[in-house]
Amino acid sequence: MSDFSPGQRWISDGEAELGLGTILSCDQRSVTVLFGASQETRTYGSRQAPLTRVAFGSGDRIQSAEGWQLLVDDSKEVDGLIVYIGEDAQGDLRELRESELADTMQFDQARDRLLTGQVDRNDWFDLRFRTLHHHHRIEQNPALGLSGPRIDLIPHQLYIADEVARRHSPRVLLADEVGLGKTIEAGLILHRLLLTGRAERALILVPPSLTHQWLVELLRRFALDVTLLDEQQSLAQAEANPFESGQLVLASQEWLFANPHRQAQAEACDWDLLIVDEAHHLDWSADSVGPGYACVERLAATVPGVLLLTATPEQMGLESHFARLRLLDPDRYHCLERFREEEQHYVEVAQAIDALERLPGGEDNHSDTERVAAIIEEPDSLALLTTLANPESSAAQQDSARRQLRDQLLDRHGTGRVMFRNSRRHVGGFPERHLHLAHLALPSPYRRVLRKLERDEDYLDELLIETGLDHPDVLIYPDTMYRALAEDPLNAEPWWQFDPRVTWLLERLSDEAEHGFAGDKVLVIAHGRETAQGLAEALRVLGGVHAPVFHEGLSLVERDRAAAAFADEEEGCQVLVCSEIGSEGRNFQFCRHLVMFDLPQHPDQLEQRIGRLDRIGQRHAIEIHVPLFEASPGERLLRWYRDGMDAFLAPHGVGNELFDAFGDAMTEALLDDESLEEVITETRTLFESRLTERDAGRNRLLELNACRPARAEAVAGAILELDEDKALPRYLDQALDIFGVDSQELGGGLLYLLPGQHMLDGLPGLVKGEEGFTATLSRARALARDDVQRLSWEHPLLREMMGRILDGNMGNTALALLKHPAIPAGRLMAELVFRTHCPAPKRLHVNRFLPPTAVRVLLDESGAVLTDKVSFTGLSKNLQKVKKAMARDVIRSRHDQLRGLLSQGEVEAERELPSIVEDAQVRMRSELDTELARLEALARLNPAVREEELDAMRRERRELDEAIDGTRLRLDAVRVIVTVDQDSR
Ligand SMILES: Nc1ncnc2c1ncn2[C@@H]1O[C@H](COP(=O)(O)OP(=O)(O)OP(=O)(O)O)[C@@H](O)[C@H]1O
Repeated sequence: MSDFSPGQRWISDGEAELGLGTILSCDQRSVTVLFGASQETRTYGSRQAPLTRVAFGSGDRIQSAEGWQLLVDDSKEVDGLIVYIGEDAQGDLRELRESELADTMQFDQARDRLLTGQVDRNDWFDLRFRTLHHHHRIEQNPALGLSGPRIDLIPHQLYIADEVARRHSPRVLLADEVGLGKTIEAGLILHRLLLTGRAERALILVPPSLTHQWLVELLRRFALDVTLLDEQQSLAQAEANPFESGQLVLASQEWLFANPHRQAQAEACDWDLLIVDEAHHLDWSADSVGPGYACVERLAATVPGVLLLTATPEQMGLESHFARLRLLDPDRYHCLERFREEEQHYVEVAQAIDALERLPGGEDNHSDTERVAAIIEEPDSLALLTTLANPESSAAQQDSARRQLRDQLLDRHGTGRVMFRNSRRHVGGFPERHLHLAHLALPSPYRRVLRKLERDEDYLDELLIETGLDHPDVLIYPDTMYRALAEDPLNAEPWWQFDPRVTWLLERLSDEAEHGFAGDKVLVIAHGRETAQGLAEALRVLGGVHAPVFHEGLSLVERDRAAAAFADEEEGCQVLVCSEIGSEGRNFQFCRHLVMFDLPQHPDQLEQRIGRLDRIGQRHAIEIHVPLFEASPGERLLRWYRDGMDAFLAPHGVGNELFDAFGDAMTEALLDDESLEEVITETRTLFESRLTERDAGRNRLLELNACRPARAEAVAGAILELDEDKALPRYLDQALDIFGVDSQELGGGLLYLLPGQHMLDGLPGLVKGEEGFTATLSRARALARDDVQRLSWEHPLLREMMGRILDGNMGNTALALLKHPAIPAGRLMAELVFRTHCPAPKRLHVNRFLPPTAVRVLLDESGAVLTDKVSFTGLSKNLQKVKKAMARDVIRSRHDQLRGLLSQGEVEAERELPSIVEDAQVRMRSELDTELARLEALARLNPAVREEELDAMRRERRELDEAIDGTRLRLDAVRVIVTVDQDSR
């Protein structure tokens, strides 16, 4: 390399990111180069300087340091420097000396990199092509966003996630019964929206006792890294808006709802999705609006997507339930009376759907046909009914008509679009529940007060004043009453010293007991915090049993520690004692014994308690134990629950109505058996009639709508296809190798991934010098082991590697050798890979119709097109790598030839573009037009379809149309192939 001259432009082979360098000085021994863009100077030995001369040719567009551009036509050499000749943007003929080229000229593009001699490894090129191919495939897969999470494939969850996440700005109430997986559904929806670019920022508001559990679920199951925000974290942000500190922010409702300043900060952010767990706490009535409701109402007014989660939507009353639906869709839910009125018709709709199953059903199908015809109006539905009712139609025609009609009826009537509620009854496969009662004698300190209450009507008022307690707390929770009367000298002893429920529990806990828990885990729930604390103390003092306590007085960390101590399978505690806050949201399905140390006051709360154990993942029957004092208010309350509404058997969803109708009467009857019997009888009557009505009408409709098995099955099928994708392990191997991640087989389908010595920085979960992680490709294995990550196309490591390849220039140039008996040595081929670019806002998720698509063109040096004759794989496996220095020499010597092939390749690739664009348009139109037609038909009958939803879809279709139309092809990567003799090495 003796031909350096000051002013010449070269780039560094090893540090191309330094940009275009200028030779400052050179002599026999060294050469000094200034890289102006990065303000770096380097001196190299002139004999082996790792530099490549930059020389442009005809057709290249270059930029001057003054900012003007030149389209190169020709060049000449003057005093050792190249002078480019060509036209500027105005069409004027100009000259540009190489020393006057802009330092900032980029050499990222394949063409520039190749022509400036920057060649990557051959296997990088290979990986780049494969990445494009797989990315193209996966982006169009209907399971995108649902296949990565570490979950069991449960149909009702997949259906909901698929149905909701495909909507423009979904606003729904996820109201499955307790423990059926609302958190999982919300996580799936969020995950899919994030992966498809439809959401980038989400705010998740949950009760304080559930923050950690959400954090862990989102990380463990969805690999989503969430920022947990509290006051301390917020203060640490000083002046900055703390809600801007992460893309996904999780916060406690209690904290936010009590803090107007933080609410204003949260409202000031741009969120795409708001998730509110245990949303029944957002209470509203005509006279008073709870602070939680008010806060969420303000947020929901500007955040486009809203998911409200509750298992007991009516726990705070029908008014509150209606108000929450209104949060989701104020236009649809503006009148409570109308809402009530609509519900009356659900029975007929449900009956019509059932009638479909019987049709055509022989000669006597008239009434069933009438039943359906009475509901439907639209011509498309009527035509389907005619096909279905016609005994002459083929079985296939009937099946298809039945399915479509069913979907139309479900879509067009009822609350289905806003509310999803699955129940155990139709999901099936849930454990039985067994109720065990322990009848205990009232201890004298309680009996004294209760008997006096029964004798003396006025005493209750006195007692309420004396204790400051509420009615009926004072009656149902005798230990609370006892503590409130602490002034009484007879009440000096701690309550747990004499309360027989404590002794009973201790006996059951000891292994010897006849009906003991035999070492099994036991969750104990008591209504009040002080009861829970006292009970834990009693277990320790009287029985030497260490039971962590979980109550509202503890910090979040302390609560999580208590729950974790209980959950630990090997070394964990046998018992956890919770106050009522432990009865919501928590996952305790690893335990099958529930002790209700006392009873809650609302049937929905009772269901929430049982729901801690009766959840997905529970493998045993649920044993519910209730210690009762004979002839006490607590025992009467139990009878109301058990005999009035079968509350211990299974969730029934009418608890709130019964509470509204008879809650007061039941409270009044807590001291009187006779009136209690009446209340129970009346409750039972209403219970049964409501159940029949609901099962026939609203519940039936909700159930039918909450999961459409055919859709769920299709989604599960698409997920399984990705799970079993044979290409994934092959791709993974290659990518890990190239990114420098070591992988060790651990046996049993497990891999240990760890940073290699030369690992590229910034890969998620892997830091040089630190430990790696265990992973598996198998869903089942990942589900069985919490400490094992599941590798899928959606895993952050895979996505990062693929993203880096696609967004950067890694592997976009290569040179390889080919030995082929039929081709003489020294021949050149160019393998060009073009990629479609379709600039569009991320929210359009244009990739589902037109993901970056590769167009491969293979040319030999004479310009003959070999693309169809020689496949990528066929060629690739016969190629050999070559030293970089040699590759650069080849490129330098074949510059002009390569330029010609690059230009010809462009023309060849352009021929493919129209059909790619057309295919994408057809796919987009067929999907969106069908969806739009469905929505328009729906909107005519079901006001739950918002006009803005329709407008948004029309706009989306238009924008997609334009975006796809504007698709261009760009050269993404190029590999030069040189043939060599058979015997050359
Ligand atoms: N598809 C699934 N695969 C594996 N585990 C699941 C799945 N769905 C739910 N679970 C587990 O079942 C339990 C209940 O799920 P989740 O917490 O989502 O229910 P929920 O409906 O939100 O309950 P709650 O009404 O009590 O708030 C959790 O431990 C969850 O991790």
